[in-house]
Amino acid sequence: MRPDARAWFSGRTSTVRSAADVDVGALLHAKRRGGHRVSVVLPARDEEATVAGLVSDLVERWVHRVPLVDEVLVVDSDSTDRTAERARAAGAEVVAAADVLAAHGSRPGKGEALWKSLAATTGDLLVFLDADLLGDVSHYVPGLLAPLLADQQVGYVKGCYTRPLEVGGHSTPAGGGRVTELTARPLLNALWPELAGFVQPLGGEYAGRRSALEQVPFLSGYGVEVGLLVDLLGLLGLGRLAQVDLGVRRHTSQDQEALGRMAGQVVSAVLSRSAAGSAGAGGLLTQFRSDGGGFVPVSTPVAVDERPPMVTVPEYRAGRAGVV
Ligand SMILES: O=c1ccn([C@@H]2O[C@H](COP(=O)(O)OP(=O)(O)O)[C@@H](O)[C@H]2O)c(=O)[nH]1
Ligand SMILES: O=C(O)[C@@H](COP(=O)(O)O)O[C@H]1O[C@H](CO)[C@@H](O)[C@H](O)[C@H]1O
Repeated sequence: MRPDARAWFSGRTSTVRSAADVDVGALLHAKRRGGHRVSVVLPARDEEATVAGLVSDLVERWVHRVPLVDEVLVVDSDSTDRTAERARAAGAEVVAAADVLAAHGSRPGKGEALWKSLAATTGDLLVFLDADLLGDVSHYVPGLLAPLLADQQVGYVKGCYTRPLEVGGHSTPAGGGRVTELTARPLLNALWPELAGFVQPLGGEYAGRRSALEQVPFLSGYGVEVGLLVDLLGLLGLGRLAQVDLGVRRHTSQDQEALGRMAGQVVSAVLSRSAAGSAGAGGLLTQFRSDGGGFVPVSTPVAVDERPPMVTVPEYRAGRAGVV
């Protein structure tokens, strides 16, 4: 690791691996002293199996029992199951991504849901959690908020963790984060070595100041995390980024073909931010399925599609944004 990345890794990595590591009094004091309002956002597409447990635990612990969180929003990202119904019953506010800033249309993808969440929330501090997390993650929100509440200079915090791999009901203690290890990390180390200290650059759990998040574009699909990391590096500088070791992260994993498409979006995102640029890039990923009688090509668009910084949206600036 380069000296700047190593210094960052040593100086800007904190640890909150369980509720025992959370200093609730200090967090509440810092929140009150700073006059902060906290929004937690869960982007969710077809997460009926997990979203309600996550939301009910979050609401009970960090809204009702300890007033650390002011708003819990599930952004329903074109779900076809009972995600919205179950999230609402568990105590979350729920909006359909398509309903937010409807005049700007609706695009598929996780990043689209996250971009629209900026217009559907009111907190100056935002925390993002995937809606397919498994196990006890109740310390994630305070862990992610702590660096922001402790240091006004910190603008963005990524969670990091070990990542068991659970595919088809079989679990191994490591091996998760396949796109991270096989695509994102090698690319980031090659193109932005100052980011080499981030343990989980693609992790879906992170927090930031609205004043920063509203200044950068949001890639519409799975390129959103790598896009935010590179763009916020440019906006804030490495010294204003941080990470927190949250212990272990378990989630429902996708199959290799799906992760291949995710990797394609991550590569497109990286190319769009690198000097190589994406000019001439086909923007199409062709994978192959074997049907026993030969190979069947399956092509998927992975070209970059992004939304502009939210501050450029007139309805947002006028304060009229939200569900229309
Ligand atoms: O079009 C999409 C795709 C994903 N997601 C959500 O984004 C999070 C991460 O997505 P996924 O679980 O598919 O990625 P993985 O964790 O497998 O990398 C989950 O809460 C998904 O429900 C979303 O809101 N819209
Ligand atoms: O980190 C990764 O390699 C991928 C896939 O993780 P797994 O191999 O399914 O554990 O998961 C992340 O990547 C996505 C793209 O950035 C994020 O949107 C997900 O939240 C995150 O789980």
